[in-house]
Amino acid sequence: MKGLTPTQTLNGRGLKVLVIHTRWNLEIVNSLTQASVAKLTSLGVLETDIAVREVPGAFELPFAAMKLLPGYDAVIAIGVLIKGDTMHFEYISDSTCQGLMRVGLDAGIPVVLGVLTCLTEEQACLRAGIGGVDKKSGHNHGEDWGSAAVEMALLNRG
Ligand SMILES: O=c1[nH]c(NC[C@H](O)[C@H](O)[C@H](O)CO)c([N+](=O)[O-])c(=O)[nH]1
Repeated sequence: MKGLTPTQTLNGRGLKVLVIHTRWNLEIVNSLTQASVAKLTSLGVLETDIAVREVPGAFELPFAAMKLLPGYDAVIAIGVLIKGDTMHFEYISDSTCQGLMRVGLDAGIPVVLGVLTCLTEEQACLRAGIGGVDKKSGHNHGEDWGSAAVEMALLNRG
């Protein structure tokens, strides 16, 4: 039931999309980013209209989105948070999600939440299409984020 397929045909040609990803948990982040970019191009967004930038960690995503989004029709902010032994995970997760929502609403530009907040590395791998311990590949959520970016950019254009 997850990642519901859009009802309308999405044509992303002419849209400019910014993808910002973190360097924390980079193997997982790279898989998510690649899937997002592949989905964007499959929906007609030209490769020359897709910009990919990186930041240290998830907490930096809102600031980077705010500074870099002018001129783009949508932003996809990608990061992977994995619960450790402290409360750090909880505070970063909530502040990053709240921050990204605020950036999008303040700017009037759709900011797609591409931040996995996982309790284990395996949960994150499965959601990035990377085989878990039993080699189930799972569904790469990056695909959903690419589709959401095109859909919301078109909605924003009216
Ligand atoms: O993107 C992440 N950043 C993380 N921390 C760094 C944080 O996002 C900032 O980059 C850092 O606090 C500097 O502002 C993580 N953990 O701490 O576990 C994590 O799992 N993922």
